[in-house]
Amino acid sequence: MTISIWRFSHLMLALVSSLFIVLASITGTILAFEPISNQLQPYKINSNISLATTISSLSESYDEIITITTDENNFVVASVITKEGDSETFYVNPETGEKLGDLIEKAPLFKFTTNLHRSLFLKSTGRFIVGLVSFFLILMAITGIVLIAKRQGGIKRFFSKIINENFDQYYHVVLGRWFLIPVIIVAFTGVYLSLEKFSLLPETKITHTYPEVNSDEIIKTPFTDFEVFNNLKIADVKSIEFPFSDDVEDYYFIKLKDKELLINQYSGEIISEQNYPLVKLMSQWSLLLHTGQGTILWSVVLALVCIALLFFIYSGFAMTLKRQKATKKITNKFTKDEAEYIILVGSETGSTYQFATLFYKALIATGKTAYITTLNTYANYNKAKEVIVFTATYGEGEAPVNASKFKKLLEATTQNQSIEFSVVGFGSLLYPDYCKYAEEVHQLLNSHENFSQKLELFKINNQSFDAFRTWLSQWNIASNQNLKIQQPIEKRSSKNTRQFKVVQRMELNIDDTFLLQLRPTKKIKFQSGDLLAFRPNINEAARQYSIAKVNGDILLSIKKHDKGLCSSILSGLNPSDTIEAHIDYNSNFYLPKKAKNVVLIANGTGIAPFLGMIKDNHKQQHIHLFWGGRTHQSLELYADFLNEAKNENKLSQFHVAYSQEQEAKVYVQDLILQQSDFISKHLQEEGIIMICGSIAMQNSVLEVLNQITTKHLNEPLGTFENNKQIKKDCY
Ligand SMILES: Cc1cc2nc3c(=O)[nH]c(=O)nc-3n(C[C@H](O)[C@H](O)[C@H](O)COP(=O)(O)O)c2cc1C
Repeated sequence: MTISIWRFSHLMLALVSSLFIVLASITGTILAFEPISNQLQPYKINSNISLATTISSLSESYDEIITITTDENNFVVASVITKEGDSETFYVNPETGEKLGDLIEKAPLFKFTTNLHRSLFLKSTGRFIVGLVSFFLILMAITGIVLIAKRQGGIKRFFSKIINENFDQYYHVVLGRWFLIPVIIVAFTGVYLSLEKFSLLPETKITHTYPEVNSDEIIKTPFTDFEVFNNLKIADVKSIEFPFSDDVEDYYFIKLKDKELLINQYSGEIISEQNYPLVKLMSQWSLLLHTGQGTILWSVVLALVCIALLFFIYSGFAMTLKRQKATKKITNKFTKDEAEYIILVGSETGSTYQFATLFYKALIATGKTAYITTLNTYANYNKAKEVIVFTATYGEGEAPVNASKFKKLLEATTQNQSIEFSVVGFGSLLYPDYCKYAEEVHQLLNSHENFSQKLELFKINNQSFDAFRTWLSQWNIASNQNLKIQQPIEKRSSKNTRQFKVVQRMELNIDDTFLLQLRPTKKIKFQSGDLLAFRPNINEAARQYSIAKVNGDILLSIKKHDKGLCSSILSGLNPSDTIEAHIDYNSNFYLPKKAKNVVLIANGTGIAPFLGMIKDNHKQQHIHLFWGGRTHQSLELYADFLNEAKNENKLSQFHVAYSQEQEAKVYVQDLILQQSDFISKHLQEEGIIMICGSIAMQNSVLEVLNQITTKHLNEPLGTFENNKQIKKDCY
C-alpha cells in the first residue's frame, strides 16, 4: 500500500473530525482542571485507616450512619443522622469522625463544559458524534503510526532521530511519538464510555443469593471485631450501606473496586461475594483514565494531550495547505504527443514541482513545446526529443509518492524514437541516502535502449536555488540555449524581520572578501552556524550568510561578486548604518558541545561560522581547523582571530592550503589526505567533522574522507555519516 493511501486516510479522518476534536480538546483542557482543583481541597484522607476504625469513629460522633462512600477524588463522604436528629451528607475524617466540609458543588463552568464535551448539547445525537470522533481518533493514531514508520524508513526506526526540515512537520512527528499512547488511551476510553452510555456493552448486573437465616442462632460479635472490617482499608471501599433494621436478614452492603460483599450485621460473616465482570472493571478504568479523577499527574497529562491534539490539527492542516499550494498543477499548453521537451517530476511536498515548473515556463517562454507531468504518469511521447527528470528522495532513499510506479511504467513503455535525458536530484545531505532515488532513475534511463544521457546526474541539496542555477547553465551550454529563470520571492513574515546595526566593515581584501560585524538592535537569540538571510529589496530573493557569533555580535565573511546585489549593498555599508534581515536557525550545524575532538574544514568565506565556534570554545574542546584559500593575503582577514584563539588555547591545530602560492595547486582536501592517519583516528574515536564552504570543495573533501575511511577503517564514509559524525553546510 502506498504512503498516499495512509496519508489520505489520515487527512480525511482529520478533516471530518477536526471541528469536534478542536471542541473536545478545548473543553477537555478545561475539564482537566476539575480533578486538579478538587485534589487541592483539604479533604485528603490517611489511606491506611481501616473500615472498622472508620465505622467506629463515625458511630461515636453521629446518631446513625446510613452510608459511607469514597468519591472519585478519594475523599470520604458520610451520610448520617446527627446527634441533633438532622440528616446530613458531608466529607469526614475517617480517623476521628470529624466533619471536614460540605460536598464540593460542581462549578457552573465545569457543568457547562462537561455537557459540551460529552454531548455537544445535542443529547443522544451529540453523544453518538463524540463517540464516533473518538473512534476516528483511534484510526488517526493507527494511520499516524504507519506514516511515521514510513517516514523514518521502517518500524524499527520508529524512534530514530527526526530530521528537522520544517517546524510543522518536525513537531507533528515529535509530539505524535510522545503522545501516541496517551492519545490512544483517551480515544479508546472515550469510545468505551460512549458504548456504555448507549448500553451497547454486555450486561454487568450482579445478583446476590440470600441464604435462609435462623434468628435463634445469632451470635452477636461487636463490629469492631469483624475480620472483614479490620482487613479492609476505607480507601479501598467504594461504598458501604448500613443495614436498614436490626433484622438479621438486613446486611451491610459493601462495594469495592472489583467486587461486592454482603456482610451479616451480627456475625461479620461474608454472606455473599460477587466479583465484577471484566466489562464493568473496564468501565471504571475508562472513566478514571478519561477524566483523570483522583490524580493530578494524569490530569496534567490529559490536559497536555488536549493541547497536543490542537497542535496536530493546526500543523496537519498547515502541512496539507503548503503541500497543496506547492503541487498546484499547471495546465499544459501542449499535449504529451505534441511536446519535444518532457519534464517528469517526483515530488512529495511540492518544492521539486516548483523548480520543474520554473523550467517548464522558461521553455514555453522561449517558444519551445514542453509538457510537464509526474513520473507516475510516464507514457509514450510521440515527438519527444528530450526528457528532463526532477525528483526528490524519500524514506530510505525511496521514490516520492508520485514516482512510485515509474520503474514499472518505464519497463512497460517503449518510445518510438531515441530521446536524450537529464536527471536532477533534489535531496538533503542530512539523510544518509542523499538523492538515492534520483541515482536510481538516472541508472534506469541510462540502461534503457530508448534513452541517451545528455548531462551527468546533478544533485541539489536543500532546494538550493544557486545549485539549480548552476545546473541550468550546464543545460544551457549542452543545449546551446539561454533559458533564464528568476528565483521566486519567498514570503517571509515581517514580524520575524530584525534590525541590525553595522559595527564594523572591513575593506575588501585581495579576493574581494570582507568581514562585516553587525549588532542586533533588539535582543535576539542566535548561534554560530545559524544563517543571516538578507534581501536586497522586496523583489529579490533573500541570500543567506553563515553567522559567527562573536561577543554577542554577528560576524559575516562575505565575498563581493561583480553582479551580486546583496554583496554589493553589504560591502557599501558604513558603521552605524542599519539593515533589516532574518535569522534562519540552522541547529544541524551547531558545534556539538559534548564532542571532545572536532575537525573543522572550510574554504574561502566558509570559515565564518568556525570563527565564532572557536572563539566560544570555553570547554577546552580540541578543535583542528583545515582551511583552503588562494594566497597568504587571503588569510590576513582572519589572522587576528586565529592568532588570538591559538594564544588562548581555543584552537589546537591550524592547517592551511593555498591554491595560488605555488605551481602545484594545493587544496584543503589535499591537506586532509596528508593527515589520513589523524583523520581516521579522529573518526574512530567518535570525533566530529564539520564542513562549510563551496559545494565543489565539499564533494572533493567527502571523496577524500571516503578514501581514508575505506582504506584505514574498512568502512565507507556513510557509516560515520549515519553516526552523525559528519556535519555539512555548503552552498
Ligand atoms: C521523511 C523524509 C525523508 C527524506 N529522505 C531523504 C533521503 O533519503 N535522501 C535525500 O537525499 N533526501 C531525503 N529527504 C529530503 C527531500 O528529498 C528534500 O527535502 C526534497 O527537496 C523534498 O522535495 P519535495 O518538496 O518536492 O517533496 C527526505 C525528506 C523527508 C521529509
